[in-house]
Amino acid sequence: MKAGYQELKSIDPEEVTITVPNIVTQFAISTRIDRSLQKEKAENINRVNILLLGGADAGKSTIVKQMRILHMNGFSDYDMRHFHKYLRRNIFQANLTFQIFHEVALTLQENPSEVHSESEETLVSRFAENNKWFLEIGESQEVEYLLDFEKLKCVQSYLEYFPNYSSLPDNAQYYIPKLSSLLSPDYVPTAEDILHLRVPTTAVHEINFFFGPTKIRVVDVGGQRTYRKKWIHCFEGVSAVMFVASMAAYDQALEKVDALIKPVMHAEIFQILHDAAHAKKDIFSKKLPSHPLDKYFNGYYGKNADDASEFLKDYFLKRKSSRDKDRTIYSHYTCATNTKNVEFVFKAVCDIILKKNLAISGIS
Ligand SMILES: Nc1nc2c(ncn2[C@@H]2O[C@H](COP(=O)(O)OP(=O)(O)OP(=O)(O)O)[C@@H](O)[C@H]2O)c(=O)[nH]1
Ligand SMILES: [Mg+2]
Repeated sequence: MKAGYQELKSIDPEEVTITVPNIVTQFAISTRIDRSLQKEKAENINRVNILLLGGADAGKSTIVKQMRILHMNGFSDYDMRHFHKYLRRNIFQANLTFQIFHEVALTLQENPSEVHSESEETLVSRFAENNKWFLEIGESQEVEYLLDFEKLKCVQSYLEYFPNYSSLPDNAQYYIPKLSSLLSPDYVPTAEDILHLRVPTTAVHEINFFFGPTKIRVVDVGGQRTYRKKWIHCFEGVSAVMFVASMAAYDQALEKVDALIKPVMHAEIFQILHDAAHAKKDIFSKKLPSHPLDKYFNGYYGKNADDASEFLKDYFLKRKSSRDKDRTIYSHYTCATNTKNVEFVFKAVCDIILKKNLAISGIS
């Protein structure tokens, strides 16, 4: 810095000649700048950058997978192999399936009238034990035990009767009936299997694609508490922040419901919210008959699934600060594993953003 100043000082001003472009060149430069600004403006009108935020397990990455199915030719062979590895892990990881069956067995033991034969009883008591025996057997035997247990009549009717028993992971209902095919080593997963796969996001991921003439960028982040600190680095150039909340989590302990919406209780996040996607509406409506909403929320007096959905949406929007009360946050009920439904919601979100882009550019 100092050396540069010394150098400048040593220049004789008499010797400096500044070339001023003639009027024609100046005009050409100015036109070029104007054109490039206009081009940039036109490109910005057709550009949509969506940032997905939300608690863990809410459905953000599932929406991204749907974008790949809808707009990026789905999954490559490489992706499929990658997902297959995770699929087997999803079933075996931390003995997840054992844990699910363990819970089922414990409940069946509390309701012995559901268990009809001696062979059923033997397997139920086996699964009701802790997992020590299960950890000591090989994978092929594990598979045999799991399939035998899943086939039991009492287990099947239990799973049907409690389609979404709170302690089961949300994808259990999808995977358990398909267990025998999924566990076969040469099974090739389908796009639907992959949509139901649970792989927590641990880094910031983005996808870029064209939706007609519109250039779309979707950024997906991890929703677990430790990853929320990284959200702040993702806001640049974002046209819309979509908050994804799981409707299916309503019957978890109230603290957990609050944990799901806690991130938006930070005023900064709510102020930039554009959309709220209330995901897992399929699980939500299936759960309601056996887990009525009024058991979990004071002040709910609705009668059906529509009333209950409205109530949850309002519960979420109540977090808006008074400063923010006149700003619209667009709400969408979604089933993130349903491609058609996500397509519909995504189109609605893009339409709104594109209209806003036009308004900002002053063209509309
Ligand atoms: N039935 C059903 N399952 C859903 C829905 N949305 C997501 N899931 C399932 O819920 C699980 C979690 O979904 P993810 O998309 O991984 O959740 P996430 O918000 O990305 O979670 P993090 O990466 O941990 O922040 C997966 O097993 C999905 O298949 C839905 O609307 N309906
Ligand atoms: Mg994710």
